[in-house]
Amino acid sequence: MGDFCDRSLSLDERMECAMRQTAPGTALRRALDMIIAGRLGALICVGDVDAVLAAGDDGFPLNISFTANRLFELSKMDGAIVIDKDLTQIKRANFHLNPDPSLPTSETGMRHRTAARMSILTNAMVISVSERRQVVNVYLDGRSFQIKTVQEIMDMVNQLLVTLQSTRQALDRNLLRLTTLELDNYVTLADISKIFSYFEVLMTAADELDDLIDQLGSEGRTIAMQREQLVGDMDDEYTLMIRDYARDSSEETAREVRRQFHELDAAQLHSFKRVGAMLGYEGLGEDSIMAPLGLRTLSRISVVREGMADKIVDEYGSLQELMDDIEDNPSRLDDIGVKNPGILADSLYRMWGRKE
Ligand SMILES: Nc1ncnc2c1ncn2[C@@H]1O[C@H](COP(=O)(O)OP(=O)(O)OP(=O)(O)O)[C@@H](O)[C@H]1O
Repeated sequence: MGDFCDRSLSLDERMECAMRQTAPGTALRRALDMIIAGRLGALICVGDVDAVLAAGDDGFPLNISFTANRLFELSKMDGAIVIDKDLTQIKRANFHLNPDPSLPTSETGMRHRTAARMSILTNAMVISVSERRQVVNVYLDGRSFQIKTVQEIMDMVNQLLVTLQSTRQALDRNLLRLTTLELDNYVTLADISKIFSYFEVLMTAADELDDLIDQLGSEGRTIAMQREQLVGDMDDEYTLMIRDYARDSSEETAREVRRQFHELDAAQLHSFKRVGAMLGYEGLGEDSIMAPLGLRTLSRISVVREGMADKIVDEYGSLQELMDDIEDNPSRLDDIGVKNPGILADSLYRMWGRKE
């Protein structure tokens, strides 16, 4: 019998898999909620059945199909319950586990120490429900996470949604202003640094929300939709904005700059020097003028199809060059395949506030 959540996965991926398998909406989670509500305890091993059975003795061989009710009923007995990796069969109950006592664990209480040790000794996902504390811990390879109630998760979700909403509003306001500044050729390092820090707050909150959505299982669908509305298009905007301002505008460099920004704390993100250096420029001050390529602004215009913004930028070199040339020489856009150069020019002027 195999291990729980493919052994070829990294431990982080296996932990995520365990989170999904114990999320609200699953039969396993229903059983755990019933055990807590019944003020019972439990020690449950899921997967790597042969290794689990080799690490203990006694108990009742059952080989009955798995249901939440059966698992709940069996938890009234002492000892561990052994389940196959696909959660289809309960193999044994009232099973006494004897993992090597020298395996390291910082847990207290025999149930939890045994759970931690069994997860090191085998590839099973081991779950302990504490009778005294009414908490559920899930162990994989000696590492564990505590299952939160839906209410606890929702409290955290609501806080994050407030952060996402207010950050998104601030970001929208600042991006609108940035577009005008870009068309005026008046963007400073301070302007873009501020916007990068908003992007980072948004993306960090979105990552935290993703973890919670996984923990919510089937109850997380509407939250996932709200997340998409608040963050979805901002992921591309962020990358385009870095490409607009980095000395090297390639997508690989943009990914690398994003990775580096993500590692900075809030104070470091407010250091203009540092942000300038990460974009590939030394010795810039907060008032240094930054000339954008225009990829982000051009991509917002409906007549600029996928891939066309890159072509325009390759042709003109910068947004400013395009603005300088567009009125005198509209056929140049035609030549590189822009279908409606007039509409493109109008859209840019409207964004600039120079035309009604
Ligand atoms: N080695 C083991 N094998 C199987 N079951 C065990 C083992 N150790 C503990 N248990 C189960 O855990 C129950 C509680 O044990 P104990 O009070 O020592 O642990 P605990 O960690 O303090 O648990 P709790 O937090 O639930 O009070 C036991 O009655 C038994 O059902």
